[in-house]
Amino acid sequence: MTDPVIEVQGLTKRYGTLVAVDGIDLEVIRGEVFGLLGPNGAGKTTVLECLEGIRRADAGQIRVAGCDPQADTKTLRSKLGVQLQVSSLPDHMRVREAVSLVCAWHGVSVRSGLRLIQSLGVESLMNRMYGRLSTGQQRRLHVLLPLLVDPEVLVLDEPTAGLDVQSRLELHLQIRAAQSRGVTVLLATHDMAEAELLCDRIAIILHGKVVLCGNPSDVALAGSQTTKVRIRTANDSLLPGLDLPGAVFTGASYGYLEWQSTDVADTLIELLNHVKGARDTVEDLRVERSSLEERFLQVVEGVSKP
Ligand SMILES: Nc1ncnc2c1ncn2[C@@H]1O[C@H](COP(=O)(O)OP(=O)(O)OP(=O)(O)O)[C@@H](O)[C@H]1O
Repeated sequence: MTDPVIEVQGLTKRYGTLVAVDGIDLEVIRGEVFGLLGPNGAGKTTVLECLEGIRRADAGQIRVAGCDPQADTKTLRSKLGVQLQVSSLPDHMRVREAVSLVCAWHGVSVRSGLRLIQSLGVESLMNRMYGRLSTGQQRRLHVLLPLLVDPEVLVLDEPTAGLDVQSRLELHLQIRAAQSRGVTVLLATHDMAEAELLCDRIAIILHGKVVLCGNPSDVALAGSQTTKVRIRTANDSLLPGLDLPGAVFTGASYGYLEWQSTDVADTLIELLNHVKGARDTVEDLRVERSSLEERFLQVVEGVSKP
């Protein structure tokens, strides 16, 4: 690995007797989109807040773009863009004024900020008052404002929560565009599909510890020995529970029969021979490895040890 932009070693944060973050190590490489996943209360926001300098860690070392978030606050401010999990602006502030405020805070010229925001697709909202924006529009604004300063590192806490499908896709494009400009992105999300699509690497956090880390598809497949085979035929000629080589029948639903297979080729050959022998036709056939969501649930529910 080369050029880490975020380096975290042994990060620990307690709230009273509760250990919210328990000795986390993380490394985010320049230019990657890195996702933090975990159930509610796992410690994701606390990690992000320590990186942003909003919270002081009880132990551990943190470097963000070469800065110690507690000691180098001014330098970090010019390098870091942040979208907090809960953000708000005064109801009567216009979007244009919010843009000016963020530019002034970061020492960026308002003209260049306005130019950038036009390219981010919210120019139609510029004269609207914050309090009159829909929840989704407010959320989009809070993700786009930190992009105004073209930060070296962008930290997003559940950026697409509550957004409709189109807004979510648009934001994904903005995040990808930021990445292609060289911005390193660290985001917390509950959306597994988003993590699979958007993130180069992810870490699953559980009870304040990183329990799995890697490329989303590697994480999804880790520990999974089987492949799901699902089939639906026109005449329902296949019998539920049919014995297939290398496979265990796992159920029937919505016209589909499903097996977990450890030898997909043998299972499929036999399955299709059955269909042909009964002069039936295949309406749908799906061969699926374990999804990130399935793997996440296994880890979180302790079904399989990480
Ligand atoms: N200011 C605080 N004071 C006391 N406890 C806190 C505080 N902030 C968070 N916690 C606790 O620390 C733990 C981690 O919280 P955190 O918000 O970091 O989790 P999270 O993974 O971001 O959760 P979510 O997905 O629900 O946002 C939780 O048990 C939470 O109740």
